[in-house]
Amino acid sequence: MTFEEAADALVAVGQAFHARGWAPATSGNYSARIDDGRIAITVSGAHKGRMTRGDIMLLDAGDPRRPSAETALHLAVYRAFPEVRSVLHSHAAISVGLGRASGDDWTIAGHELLKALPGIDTHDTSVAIPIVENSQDIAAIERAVMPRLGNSPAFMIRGHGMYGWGRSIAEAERVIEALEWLAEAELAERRFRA
Ligand SMILES: CSC[C@@H](O)[C@@H](O)C(=O)COP(=O)(O)O
Ligand SMILES: [Zn+2]
Repeated sequence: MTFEEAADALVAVGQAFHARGWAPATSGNYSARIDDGRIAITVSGAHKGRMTRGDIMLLDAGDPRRPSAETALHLAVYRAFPEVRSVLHSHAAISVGLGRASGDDWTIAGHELLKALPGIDTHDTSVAIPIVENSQDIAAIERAVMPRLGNSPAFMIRGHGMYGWGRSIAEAERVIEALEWLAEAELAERRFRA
């Protein structure tokens, strides 16, 4: 993937996420590892529904612009998982609500849509998505979450949002889309049971 291909795909992610209410008010950030190993990432503060290629920058390229304030979390995921080529961060109301109402993990079990997550081929399983406390100290979030990841393709920051990743931008998008749908399904189930 070239920088231009990555930038165009991340712009498309922003349009899709914003249209679905997963990137309100400039929130969220998106990155991809391009073929030469460098990281393309959204600049800080961009409106994710109205981005152009110019809102994506390369780290380590002497670019004077400010990359996402949460760049360190993207880099930590790339360091931990060499096969990962994209990290995406959403701010969706339902998963944020679910995270605030949950404990240390969001355990998802028995859903067919779990098969959208890498390496899962049956509904008859469960996946624990770690939830860590929010902080304006991004290094503190990194220290709290990285030892807890295991095989999870995502984590949640309480009262903040979700991070998901994959071996391509499409796979990372599928992880976020599946988890956001699963959060909606859990909310619907809780309402029916109430
Ligand atoms: C606009 S509130 C959300 C931000 O504080 C932050 O959490 C976020 O997701 C976007 O930060 P950014 O620096 O634009 O990548
Ligand atoms: Zn955020």
